[in-house]
Amino acid sequence: MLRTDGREFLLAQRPEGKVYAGYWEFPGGKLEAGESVRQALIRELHEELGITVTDCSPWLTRQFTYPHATVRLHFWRVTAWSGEIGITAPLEHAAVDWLECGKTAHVAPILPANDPILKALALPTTMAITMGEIEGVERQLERLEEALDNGLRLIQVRDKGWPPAERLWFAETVTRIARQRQALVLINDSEEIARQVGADGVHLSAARLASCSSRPDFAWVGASCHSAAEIARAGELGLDYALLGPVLPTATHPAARGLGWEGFSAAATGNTIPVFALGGMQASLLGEAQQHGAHGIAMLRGW
Ligand SMILES: Nc1nc2c([nH]c(=O)n2[C@H]2C[C@H](O)[C@@H](COP(=O)(O)OP(=O)(O)OP(=O)(O)O)O2)c(=O)[nH]1
Repeated sequence: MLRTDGREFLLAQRPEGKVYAGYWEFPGGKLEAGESVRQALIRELHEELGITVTDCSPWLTRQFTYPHATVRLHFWRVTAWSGEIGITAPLEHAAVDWLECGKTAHVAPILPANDPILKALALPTTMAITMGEIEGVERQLERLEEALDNGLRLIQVRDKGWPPAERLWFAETVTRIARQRQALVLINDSEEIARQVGADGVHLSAARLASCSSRPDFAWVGASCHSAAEIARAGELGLDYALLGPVLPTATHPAARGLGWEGFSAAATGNTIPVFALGGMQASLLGEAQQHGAHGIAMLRGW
């Protein structure tokens, strides 16, 4: 459950008498026979917290083995509900609390299966991909400053065609201005540049993902994918996110047939890592992307 534009999320504490008593978890519970995940979510949050969910979307799926059981966890994002949150079923929770996404939790311990989910909550939902090569450096930096002022918090520096010195200078400049606003910067395909400029991580091309045998050593690592198989590969390597596209026709590839939302949803469903929709995106499509299982949207032009 998310509030304040997705900046805070709710955790609940497991009560005495349950396995993992005292541990904090996302409110929820087990599916009953014949129920969809959406139905179970709505029922559980009503039973446990006394609220009626009015807006929710699928997000991440994770299988985890505890000593007592192997669980398949479906994490959904709940962004709107009616009613006041309360502990209506004391046998389900001892306490509830709101936490800030991306900050060290002020409650402990949290169920161990949830660690990657907490990291995914720190990942902004809109990614800007640079295109200084096309737009020109000055205009691009001017737009980036503007977007950062308007809340942009995730940038992928692409611009692979420039000579090395120019690429390095641009990556360094973007990283510096992003730092001032606590925005994350990932460098496309160059671990060397990412290290040199002190970026937060690297973004791997699909080709690099295919040849990569282990996760590069950065705080954040993502990859470009075109299929469910490639997303699965990114998950196996322990990457933090995948971009999947093109979803809609784009100015860069106007003739390419996109996946469409159905194709996107089919490939992104059941994913263990956050997936961004790429191709023909603009800010107004974020909600639609999330309804189809996206973590967020990535854009070359629309940011
Ligand atoms: N609700 C919830 N469960 C989680 C999270 N993370 C996680 O590993 N789990 C595990 C713990 C439980 O084994 C299972 C959820 O089942 P549950 O809370 O309905 O039931 P339970 O195992 O505590 O036992 P019971 O209510 O059936 O008696 O999933 C989480 O964030 N929220």
